[in-house]
Amino acid sequence: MSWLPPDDEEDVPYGEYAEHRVRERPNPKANRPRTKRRPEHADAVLGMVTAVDRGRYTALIADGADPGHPAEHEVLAARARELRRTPIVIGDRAQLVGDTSGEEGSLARIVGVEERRTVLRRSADDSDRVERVMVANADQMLIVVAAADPEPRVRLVDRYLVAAYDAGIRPLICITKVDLADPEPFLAHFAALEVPVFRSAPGAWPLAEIRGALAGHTTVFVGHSGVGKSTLINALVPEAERATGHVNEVTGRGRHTSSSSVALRARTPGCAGGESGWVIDTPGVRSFGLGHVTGEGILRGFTELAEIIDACPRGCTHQDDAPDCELDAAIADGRLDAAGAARVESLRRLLRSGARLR
Ligand SMILES: Nc1nc2c(ncn2[C@@H]2O[C@H](COP(=O)(O)OP(=O)(O)OP(=O)(O)O)[C@@H](O)[C@H]2O)c(=O)[nH]1
Ligand SMILES: [Zn+2]
Repeated sequence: MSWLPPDDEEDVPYGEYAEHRVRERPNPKANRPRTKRRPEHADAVLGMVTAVDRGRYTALIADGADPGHPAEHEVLAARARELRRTPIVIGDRAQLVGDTSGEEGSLARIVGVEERRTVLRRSADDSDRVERVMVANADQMLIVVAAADPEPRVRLVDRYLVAAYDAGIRPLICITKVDLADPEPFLAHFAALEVPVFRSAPGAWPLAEIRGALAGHTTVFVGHSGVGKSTLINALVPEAERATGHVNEVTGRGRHTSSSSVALRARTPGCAGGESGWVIDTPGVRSFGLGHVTGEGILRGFTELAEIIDACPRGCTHQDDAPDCELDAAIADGRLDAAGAARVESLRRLLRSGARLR
């Protein structure tokens, strides 16, 4: 998959692009039809936003599925004035113009953002309906939770699950520090959700399994402070150098410290070229309000119940106390087996945690 814009007039490899146009088309815009989609910036190139830091964006231009492609390079960019009200976040596909060479001291300009496949949002707190976009285009969420130190909390994981289902993002769980406590009683709460679970301990990192799950996806990592998220990311992406430990220090090792958001490429060793995935680490998701979440969003995570729910009375809340909820009928008449009933129980717990927010 290439991030280069579809070019209907020229068919040249990116490396020759600029030179080619200078040589043969001194004024290419003059006879280029203005498209509706990019009326003013038909020559913009696409880059994936991989870091955001005080009004400066790092974007990776060229083929993200093909690490090591000679045309791939990072550029630093500022946003165009007309976009000052448009949030631009990690994972966005940005349209870039100006100096996109990525050379020392160069600064490109973001003039637009491609339509997002998913958005992970947050509100400042649960009563706040004003939502902020935090991450764009993630298709998975890895919820990192410790078996102990800090003590795992069902409610916190439920909140992440609600956010993931609401955004149409597939959740995964990594439980760390299984050397300190048996994680199974805690994990039992989530068994019916059929969320893939990785168990992690020092010296027994499930790196191959996690990399396998990351390959081909963009995965946002979330977790309470101290659960070992940075430790895990450093193991998965050694060049990441995410700051670890309880101290909230500024390491001075550049922008890749715990205090900033980044997208990192997790490669699968032995898999030349192709199989890598994107890891998005953003401190802002450690705790986030869910004031914008709706019940319908949560139901998206339970597609196999959709047909049953279709037969519910109008306005059914699907909760335990909902009169004539078809889910109860389906459990009673055996359409849902024990596993199905457990799924309903999990759904209701998430709906309750969503409902508490409104
Ligand atoms: N016993 C044990 N300790 C771990 C494990 N994983 C991480 N730790 C330790 O837990 C502490 C916190 O780890 P971090 O990786 O900094 O945690 P974090 O989630 O990134 O925390 P913040 O940086 O505050 O967001 C460190 O002292 C790690 O060495 C584990 O599997 N077992
Ligand atoms: Zn119902």
